[in-house]
Amino acid sequence: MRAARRRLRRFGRRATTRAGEGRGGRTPLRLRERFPGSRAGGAAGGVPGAACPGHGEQGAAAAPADRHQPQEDEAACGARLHRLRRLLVWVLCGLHVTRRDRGSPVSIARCSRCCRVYVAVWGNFVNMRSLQENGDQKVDSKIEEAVAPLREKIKDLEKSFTQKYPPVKFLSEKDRKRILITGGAGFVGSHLTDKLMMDGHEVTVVDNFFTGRKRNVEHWIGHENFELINHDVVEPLYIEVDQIYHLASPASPPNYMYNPIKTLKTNTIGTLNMLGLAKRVGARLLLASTSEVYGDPEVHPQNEDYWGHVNPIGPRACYDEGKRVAETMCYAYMKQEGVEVRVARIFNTFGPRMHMNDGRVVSNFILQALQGEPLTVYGPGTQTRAFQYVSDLVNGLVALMNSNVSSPVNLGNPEEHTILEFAQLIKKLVGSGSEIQFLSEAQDDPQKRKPDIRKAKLLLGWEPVVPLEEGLNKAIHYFRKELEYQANNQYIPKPKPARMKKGRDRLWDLAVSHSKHMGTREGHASGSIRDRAQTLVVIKHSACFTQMR
Ligand SMILES: O=c1ccn([C@@H]2O[C@H](COP(=O)(O)OP(=O)(O)O[C@H]3OC[C@@H](O)[C@H](O)[C@H]3O)[C@@H](O)[C@H]2O)c(=O)[nH]1
Repeated sequence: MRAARRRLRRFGRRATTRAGEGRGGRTPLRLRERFPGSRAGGAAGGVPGAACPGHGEQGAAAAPADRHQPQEDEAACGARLHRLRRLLVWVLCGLHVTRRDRGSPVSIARCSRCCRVYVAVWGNFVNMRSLQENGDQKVDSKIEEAVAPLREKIKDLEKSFTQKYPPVKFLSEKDRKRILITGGAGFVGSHLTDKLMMDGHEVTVVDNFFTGRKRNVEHWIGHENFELINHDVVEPLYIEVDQIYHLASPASPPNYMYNPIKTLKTNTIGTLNMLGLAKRVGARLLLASTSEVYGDPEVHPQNEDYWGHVNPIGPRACYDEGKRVAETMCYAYMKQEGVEVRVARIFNTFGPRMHMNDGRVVSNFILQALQGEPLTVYGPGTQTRAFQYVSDLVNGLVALMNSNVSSPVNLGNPEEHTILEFAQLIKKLVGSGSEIQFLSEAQDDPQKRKPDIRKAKLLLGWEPVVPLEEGLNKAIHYFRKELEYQANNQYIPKPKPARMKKGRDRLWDLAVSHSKHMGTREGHASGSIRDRAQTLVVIKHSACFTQMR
């Protein structure tokens, strides 16, 4: 017993834990030395406290020495561990009873034999637990190692599935408009969609996908401000909108000549339907009219007061007269029904998203130059055009829609070139060695065209800003990519012929162009009457033809 006391005194002198220094209590330090991992002083009720083996030495050393300190550590350890330690101390107390000493936590702490037993039993238990925990940690880290790459893969997958949209402005309810764009999946319509979406408006695109493509607007699909409807404007449409950009109509000569009746229906019945919608919901309507209302002009450059020179029964009449009557309808609705209308007379426009089979001169020349084929100039190439880049047009359309100008406005780039000059420029920009091939002149082809844009400048503050070469380089880049894409799929389409040859019937030209469009050999459409009949059967059964009826 004396030896035990001596040992206790030595412990007291050596004890220098920070908790002990801070509080100056000696007994608790001694008890902690004797019961490794225990909290000095024990729990209320005379049971010495013990640090959870899982909490290790730090918990014990930093624990307050006051025996009446709340038992946060025990609580954290869990009731089971606490009971176990109490049981051990209780057993030791029972064993320790001597003649002078009744066996208490303090008395067993002073007894070297009890201390040895306590240390052996509790120490083994602590070791076992820490071994088990180390094992658990090792298994956990192994699992973590195996799972980490999977987690990365899931993140990547989530990223690829999460649709990233181009940045969109936030507009207040007051400024945000519900806008309908008919033909919004087409070449011009899709660029207009981009602008209005990015400006923060709610855009509904209506398209029958005759010349439009879902691909042109796919980057907006799923966006809360965007809606895509597969609908033909020849049928009525009932939606709620504030503004209507009415662009629906084939615009390239081979496309609008493909089915003149359908072109007429789209521009007449389609425009009537959209004006009816505008009247019903009180929306403002902008009609995408055309420089073709001037026909083969006798006034140069063409200003908005010029009435035009159109052959009403020629191959272009379905489009030219269709747009002229569409303008007439707009002003009838404005005067009779009070519908707010805007009319844009759009001159030749080019840029990315033109269809590979569009057939207009820009896409034809670029594709021919890129593929090393002859550039097909119709006639001597002295006819002139002025080409604007699509972003300039889109800015003009939006400016006109939001202006108070209800009379027609020309939108075009006044930089005029002959078609031959244009062919040479494209050859140079592409760096192509293609020849220039002169073919027979197209019927009723306008010989001169150049917009007078003084009205747009004055009333809209608009004028084109993209230089021709810069725009052409962008278009060349786009078509080069398209060719690469198609080459990877083993299919390179040939440009569609863009003219109506004199002396041939419409169905024959249709058959030739369609056989090319369907990727069949050119020879299939030429030669015998039997071949020709077969081609016409193919056309009749194609989805395209059905859609156009
Ligand atoms: O391969 C070709 C294609 C066209 N051309 C010529 O290039 C000129 C422009 O022809 P396009 O087919 O591009 O366009 P067009 O000017 O005839 O009609 C266009 O006018 C304005 C718009 O509203 C329409 O996009 C479209 O009708 C025409 O003189 C045409 O004969 C060629 O010399 N070779």
